Amino acid sequence: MKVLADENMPFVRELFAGRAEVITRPGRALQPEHLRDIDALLVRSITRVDEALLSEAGRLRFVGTATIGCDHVDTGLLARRGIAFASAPGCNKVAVGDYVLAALLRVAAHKNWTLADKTLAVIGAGNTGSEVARRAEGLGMRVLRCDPPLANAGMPGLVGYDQALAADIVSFHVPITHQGPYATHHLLNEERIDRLGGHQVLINACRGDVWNNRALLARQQGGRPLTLVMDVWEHEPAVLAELVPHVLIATPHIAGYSLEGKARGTFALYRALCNHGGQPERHSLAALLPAPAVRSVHLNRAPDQAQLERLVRLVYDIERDDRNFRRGLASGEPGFFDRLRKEYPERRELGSLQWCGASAGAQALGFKA
Ligand SMILES: NC(=O)c1ccc[n+]([C@@H]2O[C@H](COP(=O)([O-])OP(=O)(O)OC[C@H]3O[C@@H](n4cnc5c(N)ncnc54)[C@H](O)[C@@H]3O)[C@@H](O)[C@H]2O)c1
Ligand SMILES: O=C(O)[C@H](O)[C@H](O)COP(=O)(O)O
Repeated sequence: MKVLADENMPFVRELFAGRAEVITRPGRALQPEHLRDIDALLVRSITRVDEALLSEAGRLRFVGTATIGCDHVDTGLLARRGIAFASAPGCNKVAVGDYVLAALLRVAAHKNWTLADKTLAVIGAGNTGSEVARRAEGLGMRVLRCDPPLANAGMPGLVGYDQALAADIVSFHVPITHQGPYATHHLLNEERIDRLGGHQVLINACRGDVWNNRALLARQQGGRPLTLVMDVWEHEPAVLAELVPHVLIATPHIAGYSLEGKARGTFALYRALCNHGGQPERHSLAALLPAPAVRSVHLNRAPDQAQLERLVRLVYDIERDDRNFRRGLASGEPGFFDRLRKEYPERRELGSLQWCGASAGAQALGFKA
């Protein structure tokens, strides 16, 4: 079996060794002729899997994406051509939770806020939204969940979009969809942006096109700018450069980029391909991961908000990602966005750090107790 995988897919060679010949290529540069003799294609979100890419893929029987979002894959086309498909639901939800927790603590320091006094709304209460809600509740925040598709399916306790948009902090966790009653393209449009108060904080760690970036820029250039955290951008990898100076934390679509999250993504595809071929699994996810640099800390008392920010930074420094992003943009290097993602340094999840001693509340915040 011949497997073609995105070059940015850790552990793919280790997992498939002895079972398949693995070829890796840059995901944005895949061409139809690269798929001529390929049996299984493993991609990330930057590869559009469509009619054009598959035009010469006569042998292809399996496509997998090591991501949560599937908007880059024409799944209808795969079904019509009898090509099996797998994604990796939830693989990097913990990493997104870590990212938003780090962002919340940074925002709080910047605005001199006590987070426990604030309300956070998640738009989209699925895997990543629920992880973020859990962390915010761990911080003592009041949390609102807005998810009309789940509300329609009968889930209790959800709020409407208008109520959610009135929260102090609004964090978006929806898939990008263009049609239907719950379409999310420009869910945050000019009209909604205009209605927001100047004290509010918006976080986007889902898909760039969910926010109208030009309308946001107009708002930021007016009298009452919002506090923005942006991991994803409309028209990625192109970024509306004028918007960046008006964004408190700006990163290149790396919210989900923990080593554990990427490993879970690759492993989900390994498992799906084993299943597809009726073969037993020979590897375990835990065995793939190296020991973290810092395994435990001893706490004599529960950390306050500032101490918690330091503990988070010990594992994940969101300001480093923000600095690298601004440097890359300022350098004028055309491919800086993809380069930062490709060369992203090893980042462990907060759960790799155990709190010993005063460990109450550690788990709700994502750490190990
Ligand atoms: N920045 C990153 O690195 C990163 C990482 C992981 C996922 N993502 C993106 O985040 C998205 C969400 O991930 P997930 O794992 O939480 O997905 P999920 O499918 O578990 O949850 C998405 C939720 O959004 C809800 N939803 C759909 N339309 C809605 C609307 N109009 N208003 C409110 N809610 C709506 C759905 O009902 C669902 O519960 C993914 O599709 C992916 O695009 C980004
Ligand atoms: O949808 C996802 O899982 C995330 O957006 C993921 O982190 C995207 O990363 P990429 O596939 O672009 O490397």
